[in-house]
Parts: sequence; C-alpha cells; structure tokens
Amino acid sequence: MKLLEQSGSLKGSRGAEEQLSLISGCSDIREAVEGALHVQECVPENLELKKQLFAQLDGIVGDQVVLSSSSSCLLPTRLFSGLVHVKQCLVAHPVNPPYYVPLVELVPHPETAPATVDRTYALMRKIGQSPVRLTKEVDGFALNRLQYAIISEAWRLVEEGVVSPGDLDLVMSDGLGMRYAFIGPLETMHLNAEGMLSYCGRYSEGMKRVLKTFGPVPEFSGAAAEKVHQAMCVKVPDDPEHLAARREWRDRCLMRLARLKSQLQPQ
Ligand SMILES: NC(=O)C1=CN([C@@H]2O[C@H](COP(=O)(O)OP(=O)(O)OC[C@H]3O[C@@H](n4cnc5c(N)ncnc54)[C@H](O)[C@@H]3O)[C@@H](O)[C@H]2O)C=CC1
Ligand SMILES: O=C(O)[C@@H](O)C(=O)[C@H](O)[C@@H](O)CO
Repeated sequence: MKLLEQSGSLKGSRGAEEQLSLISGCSDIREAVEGALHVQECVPENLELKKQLFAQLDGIVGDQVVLSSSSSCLLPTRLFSGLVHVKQCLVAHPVNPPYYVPLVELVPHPETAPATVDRTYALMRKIGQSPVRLTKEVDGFALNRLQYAIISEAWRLVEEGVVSPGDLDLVMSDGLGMRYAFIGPLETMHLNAEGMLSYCGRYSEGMKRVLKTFGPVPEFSGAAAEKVHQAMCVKVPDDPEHLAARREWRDRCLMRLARLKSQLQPQ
C-alpha cells in the first residue's frame, strides 16, 4: 500500500499490497484515486458534501476499490444508499488526533460486503491503526455513544454545581482515564472484583440505582456553557496560539503514551 498523504488523517506506511488515497480538498479526483485500491474520504462533516463526493467516486472506481468515509457519526445508510458500488463502501471513523489515537471504527452499510470490512480491517492494522468492527450502524457509532454518555453526565454534574469543571476533568484524567488508557470499562469491571459475575453480583444494584438518577439530555448552551467555557479558558485561553500550544502538549503526551503502550503490549 502506498499512502498518498493529502489530508494526513491517517499514518502512512509503504510496501503493503493496497494503495490508499486520502481524498479531501483535491482538485482532480480521478487523478487522486488513480491506481488506488482503497479510498478514504476526509472532507468536512457535511452530509451533502460527502454524498456528492461518493457519487463522483462511484462513477470512477471499479469493483475492487474500497470506499471509506472518515465520518464521525453520519450513518452509512445516509452516505452510501443508492451507490452502484455500495458493497464496497463503509465508514472507517478515526479519532482525534488520528495520528496518535489509533482507534478506527468500521461501520458497514447493510449492503457492505464482508470482504470490504475484512480488507479495511487488514489495511488499518497494517498502517498501525487499531480497528474495531461494528456489526451494524447505530447513531454515533460506538466511540461517540460512549463519549457523549460521559460528556452528558459531566455536563450535568458541573451544571448542578456538584463539582467544578477542573475537578470534573481530573476525575477522568487522574481517575478513569488512567485505567482506560490500558483496559476498557468491561475489563475494568472484571478486574475490580473476582471476575465479571462477581462484579455484577456486588455492584449491579448500586449501578442501577445510580443510573436511574441520570437526568435529561443537557442543552449544552446558556449559563452552563458559559460556566464551562470560562473555566476552560482560565486553564487554556481560547486564542489560536494557546489552543495550538496545548494541543502540541496533548500530542506529546499521546505520543509518549503510545510508545509506552507499545513497550508494554505483548508483541
Ligand atoms: N479531525 C479529526 O481529528 C477527526 C475528523 N473526523 C472526520 O473526518 C472528516 C474530516 O474532518 P476534519 O479533517 O476535521 O475536517 P476539515 O474541516 O479540517 O477539512 C478536511 C479537509 O477537507 C477539505 N475541504 C474543505 N471543504 C471542501 C470541499 N468543499 N470539497 C473538498 N474538500 C474540502 C479541507 O481543505 C481539508 O483539507 C469529518 O467527517 C470529521 O468528522 C473523524 C475523526 C477525527
Ligand atoms: O473525539 C473524537 O475524535 C470523536 O468524537 C470524533 O468523531 C470527533 O467529532 C472528531 O471527529 C473531531 O474531533
């Protein structure tokens, strides 16, 4: 695979079987996909723009080319339905920043061929990403459903004055995030008791009681948004220079974490 790095959304590697083209902002799309066996679309999160691009690609590519979208949460049935090459299409959703956070969610259209998913999975592994397979589309896929569940309760706790924005973020960065960087929520349960069934026996009533106290979906606006915004700006002023500097610090941390994880993971 030769990765033509245009938008740089995915790491490059050389020598693999498939040629991958990243499509965003390119002038001549036919030239951009020439010879590619895998095309990753990376244009802005705009349904009509993506549909227009995939319609163009549909008229250009042959039956062997995988067409994948980077979309954060646009459903495959909205992106690919009606395309001639729909069996070759799927969402391959990376995570911000994709060059340091390897997860890629593979989300099929109901008509996506299994071989399309298998080829994309193999390619993502080959270029150092960490792909996961969703068996069917769901709004928000898996990552953003989990992320938005956390954001929703984080927002509520801050909005109701239970905890400050800064301390809320510490609950994640110095608490849950320490474990979740290495093991997920299910394995965390498994290890936090004498196995999963033991955990469920010990804590399920408490979990259900707490979950029943969860409130409605926040509006993410008004006084609460202003409160969180002010707190975030005290920590990181929202001018381009401070935001860029903090992202560079974030990326350095993620790079070192990725290196540590590669040293710790059984090869
Ligand atoms: N940025 C990230 O870390 C992640 C992005 N995504 C998804 O990837 C996609 C791209 O996101 P970003 O890179 O943040 O978008 P972006 O807003 O940075 O734009 C991506 C590229 O599209 C080009 N572009 C803008 N308008 C265009 C048009 N009308 N026609 C063709 N190209 C155009 C831009 O020049 C740019 O190179 C979105 O669907 C987003 O949800 C998913 C996960 C992570
Ligand atoms: O946090 C993320 O990376 C994911 O929730 C996303 O899909 C974001 O929307 C991402 O696309 C842009 O930050």
